[in-house]
Amino acid sequence: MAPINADVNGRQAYVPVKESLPEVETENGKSANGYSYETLLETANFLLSRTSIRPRIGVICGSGMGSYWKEGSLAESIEDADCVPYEDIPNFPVSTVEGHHGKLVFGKLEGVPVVAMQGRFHYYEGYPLWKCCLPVRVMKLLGVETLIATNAAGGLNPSYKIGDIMIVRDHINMMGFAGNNPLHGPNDERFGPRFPPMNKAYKLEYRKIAKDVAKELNIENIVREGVYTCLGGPNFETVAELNMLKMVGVDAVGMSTVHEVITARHCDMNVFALSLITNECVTSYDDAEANHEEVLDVGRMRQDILKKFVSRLVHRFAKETISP
Ligand SMILES: O=P(O)(O)O[C@H]1O[C@H](CO)[C@@H](O)[C@H]1O
Ligand code: HPA
Repeated sequence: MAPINADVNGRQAYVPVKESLPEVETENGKSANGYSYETLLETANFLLSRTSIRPRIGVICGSGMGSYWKEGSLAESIEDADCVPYEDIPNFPVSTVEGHHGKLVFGKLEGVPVVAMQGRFHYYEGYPLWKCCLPVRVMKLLGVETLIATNAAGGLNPSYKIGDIMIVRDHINMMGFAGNNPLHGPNDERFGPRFPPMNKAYKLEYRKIAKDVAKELNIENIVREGVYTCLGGPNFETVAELNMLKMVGVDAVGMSTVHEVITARHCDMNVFALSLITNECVTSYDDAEANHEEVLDVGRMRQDILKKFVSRLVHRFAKETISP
């Protein structure tokens, strides 16, 4: 098998800068934060052997972007596609959420080589956070420079409407407050530093481009910018929890993305994220209850717009911000 740092299609894939740290043993004899760098290199090498696409942008398709259905989804519109089901990928988790498709799709969007995750991994499925984020590190090893993470979220900001698209400006890592972080455990400097900064997690230039693209597509009236938070799920929030989150400045609530973004920034990927507002957060005891079917219905309703939006973003990000 070709080594990962071979010059592939004239482009240098990711080159490790340091030797491996010794594995730190925990009480039960397993590495504390999951798979080693070398193990993930094996996964990346396997994937490189399954496709000639050398992706520069990675897209995580959330519940509002066709992780539950195929027809018309973003992943389906990828050209020259090579699909690899998660269960075929060494060391990869498999999606346990009913209806999730669970595959990596390599191909081209607006001429740009991409890899899309159709179906992500959630903490509530039983995976530790490092495992939910394992695909992000694999993307890095494949040569991906930019991550676009999409999610479905409840709108907490009272001015948001169902079907709005929120550009994520920042996040609050609620699970991190309780010490649960994908970077918890020994750090391997070949991925990134022990103490990564997070104040520029969501690239300003990308957020500006996204607002430009919203104007071009004439959807600026439904595009917002705000703060996302992730809770562990799987239950939707109580009224008291939502009132608390509102007070601390959260605009949209979900159960994903934050840990993926932390992992991507740790290994110095550029990050853009968006939330499709699929429901209003229920901040009164009299209102109807939140439900997953509504989340999926709104995703389907908005999929054409989201597809156009994300495809244009891929094109602009590649043209304006990624090395040739
Ligand atoms: O964040 P994504 O995967 O888009 O999905 C969101 O929608 C689901 C709840 O309806 C949860 O999985 C939540 O995280
Ligand atoms: O209201 C919500 N809360 C948490 N996660 C979600 N994902 C979609 N909607 C929601």
